[in-house]
Amino acid sequence: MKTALTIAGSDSGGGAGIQADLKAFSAHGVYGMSVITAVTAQNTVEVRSVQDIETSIIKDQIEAVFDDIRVDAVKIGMLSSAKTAETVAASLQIYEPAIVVLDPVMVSKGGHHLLQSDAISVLKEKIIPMATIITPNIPEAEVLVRGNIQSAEDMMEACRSMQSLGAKAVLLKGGHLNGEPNDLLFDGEIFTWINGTRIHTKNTHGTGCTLSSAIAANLANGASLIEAVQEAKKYITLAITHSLEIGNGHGPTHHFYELYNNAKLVKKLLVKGI
Ligand SMILES: Nc1ncnc2c1ncn2[C@@H]1O[C@H](COP(=O)(O)OP(=O)(O)OP(=O)(O)O)[C@@H](O)[C@H]1O
Ligand SMILES: Cc1ncc(COP(=O)(O)O)c(N)n1
Repeated sequence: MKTALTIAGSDSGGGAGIQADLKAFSAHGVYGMSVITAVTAQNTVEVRSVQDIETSIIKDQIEAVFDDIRVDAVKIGMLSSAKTAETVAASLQIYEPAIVVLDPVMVSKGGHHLLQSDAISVLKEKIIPMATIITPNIPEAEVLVRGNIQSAEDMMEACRSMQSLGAKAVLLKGGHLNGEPNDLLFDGEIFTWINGTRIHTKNTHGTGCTLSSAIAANLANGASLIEAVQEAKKYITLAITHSLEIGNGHGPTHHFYELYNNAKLVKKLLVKGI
């Protein structure tokens, strides 16, 4: 069985962060592990408080996993502070994981800052250069490139600029722009649009976490970059389509294990002519 490690924050409400990541890994048949960077007291409405985990324990968690278990892919989410980002960068440099999917989480759906502003430079200088792929949404990309992104051309320019920070590839998510949620993949040479259809629901808590974890799981399972992203887009679309009316705010997406795995099984059987 392939494995994936998420390095991210805990969401007590279960819709985003570590909890979403582990659900997505399981749904893809990947064994999930976690390094918790921060604990958030959060529900579908708001983030009430955040406690950063001590950096020594973050380092210990990373070492405990890597010293014992093969890690096929790493997904990084909420890093919270500059010192946490520094610690994660230093620890990962020792193990040099082959696949690193970075979701540069900055602000929650409810508007709570999940990354302190002095951590941005650490993200840019130390974490992004380790990444196989980074998956910013539009506001996150605007912070990383210090510019406005409104059009398809702006998205292409921003991808180029973020890729030059050292990531192998960039998936710029278009969900925050008007119109269809079309994402743009840039691998340093080729641009590929990963088109979507907007689902009209307020229940999109944890969509970014889920998409990046699905990409990590697909890469761990041996998919190429483009296959991993295309399959993850199908997965998140399904998860939003079946999102849950839980809580009073932005409800979580549904990790539709049965439907997703059955769909894959049906496809396999069809290919085999059974
Ligand atoms: N209403 C929607 N319908 C269909 N797809 C959507 C919708 N909203 C977002 N998406 C898609 O979901 C994926 C996650 O993108 P999104 O922009 O929501 O990430 P995010 O803002 O980082 O998420 P979060 O911060 O909630 O974790 C992208 O592929 C995006 O295009
Ligand atoms: C621990 C944690 N990580 C990431 C997010 C982003 O998700 P969203 O933008 O849907 O609130 C979050 N809210 N909490």
